Amino acid sequence: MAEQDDITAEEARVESMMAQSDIAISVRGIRNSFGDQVVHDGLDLDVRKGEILGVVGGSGTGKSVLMRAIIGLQTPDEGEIHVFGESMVGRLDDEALAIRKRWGVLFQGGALFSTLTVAENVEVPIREYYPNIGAELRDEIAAYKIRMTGLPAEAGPKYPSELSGGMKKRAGLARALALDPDLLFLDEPTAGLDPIGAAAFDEQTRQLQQTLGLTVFLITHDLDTLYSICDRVAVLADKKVIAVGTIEELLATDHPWIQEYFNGPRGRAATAAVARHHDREQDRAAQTPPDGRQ
Ligand SMILES: Nc1ncnc2c1ncn2[C@@H]1O[C@H](COP(=O)(O)OP(=O)(O)OP(=O)(O)O)[C@@H](O)[C@H]1O
Repeated sequence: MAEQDDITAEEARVESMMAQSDIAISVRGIRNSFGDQVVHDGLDLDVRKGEILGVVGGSGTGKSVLMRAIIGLQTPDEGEIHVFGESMVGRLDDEALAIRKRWGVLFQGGALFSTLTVAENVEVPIREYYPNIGAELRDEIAAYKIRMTGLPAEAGPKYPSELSGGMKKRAGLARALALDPDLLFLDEPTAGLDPIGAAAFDEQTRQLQQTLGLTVFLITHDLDTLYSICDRVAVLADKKVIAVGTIEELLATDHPWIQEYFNGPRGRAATAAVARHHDREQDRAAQTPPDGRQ
């Protein structure tokens, strides 16, 4: 009997380790507050490796504060945060630094340094984390990252004030990709972009995520982004993550905010637009001969 217990315990341990290895970010029991204002209380969330997780919630529910807590810019009052299995809260040692190098962040609005060119902005994290890399290699890496995000090479020597909103976001994305991250944080990447620019940015995010095998934590208010590129969506309300799943799974819950958000007029319009897009894609695939010739 004791032997049976040992086997079961060992199986449980292996199962838990396997489950952990699928998780890029694990947040448990987080509490964040500013004075009397409690933003999060007992918040839990898992982000799976290789997924694009959309994070939604009403204004002020603490989406950005959650992101800032995960990347170490805000110290929670309580709770645990693990990134790639490493505990992160309050850690400044070498192991934590090694994890920090594995993520890139695109803050709201791009957050570019206005006195630096696009290329110099992209080089900031390289200078910070790899000071021994010479100027020539740094320039090459920056040029490569700039091209990767769909910006023309001529954007490199430009200053942020000379760029459109969409170009600024791409420059911020190039900087977030500077260190070849495994994990990408995007805070409202399509806010302020026109619908065509927003769709192009979403497409770029999806392509980069697939080719580079990224895990993406994506805060957004943009229903089109949720429908078109997010694998799962986490909903913040009442100081917690109240639900996480595919949009179909969320629609099956009866939380009023979720129903209002996805089933309100804008949600229905986004569903219809995505369905039309899928139909067009299927028609196109049906008209393409199997050898791929048009
Ligand atoms: N540094 C700070 N000092 C005091 N209060 C803060 C600070 N940062 C955030 N807050 C408060 O925490 C709450 C959550 O802010 P946060 O920016 O995370 O919301 P959000 O969900 O990202 O909102 P939005 O969708 O409008 O961007 C807000 O009430 C905000 O005023």
